[in-house]
Amino acid sequence: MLDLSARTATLPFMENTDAVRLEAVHKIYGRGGGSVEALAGVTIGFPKGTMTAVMGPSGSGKTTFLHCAAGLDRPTSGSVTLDGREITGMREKALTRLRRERVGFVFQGFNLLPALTVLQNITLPLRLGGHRADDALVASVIERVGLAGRVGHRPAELSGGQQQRVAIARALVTRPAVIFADEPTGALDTRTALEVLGLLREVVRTGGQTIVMVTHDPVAASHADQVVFLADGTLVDRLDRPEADTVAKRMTNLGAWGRS
Ligand SMILES: Nc1ncnc2c1ncn2[C@@H]1O[C@H](COP(=O)(O)OP(=O)(O)OP(=O)(O)O)[C@@H](O)[C@H]1O
Repeated sequence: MLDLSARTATLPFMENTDAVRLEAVHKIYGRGGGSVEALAGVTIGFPKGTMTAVMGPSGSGKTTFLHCAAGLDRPTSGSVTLDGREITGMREKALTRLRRERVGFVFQGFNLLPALTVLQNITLPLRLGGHRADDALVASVIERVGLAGRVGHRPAELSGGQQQRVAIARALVTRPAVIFADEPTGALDTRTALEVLGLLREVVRTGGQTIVMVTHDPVAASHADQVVFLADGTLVDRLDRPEADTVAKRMTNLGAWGRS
């Protein structure tokens, strides 16, 4: 197991082990007096084959961070390296292709297409990328997320947990280097959330994928190898091998749920 505690963001010889790396990333929305600095100089690397939870109070910059790291939004300054490629200066077309082929996304609201079957939803990224679906790979992904008996169903015929499994399968089908998850368990009950977190953990363990997950939930965060905490657009803290209680205390200290 990779010892995250022995690693610092500044060790240059470790950089090639990072699936994603942000260097001095600033993001400013708007101009002049009404501008908001959502990210105020963030430097961090996410080592390959690890799962990281990103936490912080509302408005601390988590979504902005995820969007900049995933190439969905461009930083105002600083650089982002994704799967070994510097993406901040990349043209839109190349960036779209990199995202489609090397990045998977899992969202709170599942974001499945209601008119498509489970199988069609899962294979959509391949078809959008102009690739023929590799039947054996698709079958193994479906098996892995436990949806073998459901491939002909539409999303509305599935439970929330099953819909999130479809979204995870869709994220896995291109064999991405990194999966970005935004509150992946936010719409699920506790038991289903634990199943989905177990599945994400398994993806990291067996597939070597890297997961970066924004969450408000200390229990969800405790499934990660590390938790990083954002406050006012800055990384302020980090926990390795986090436990839910410790995560909850740090969040309270950051004022996330008000002080008692
Ligand atoms: N498109 C935008 N235009 C202007 N300001 C924005 C925009 N998006 C976000 N912000 C501001 O940037 C800051 C960070 O927002 P962000 O959504 O990244 O925070 P967050 O930690 O994800 O919040 P939450 O937990 O409430 O979703 C906030 O002050 C927010 O109001």
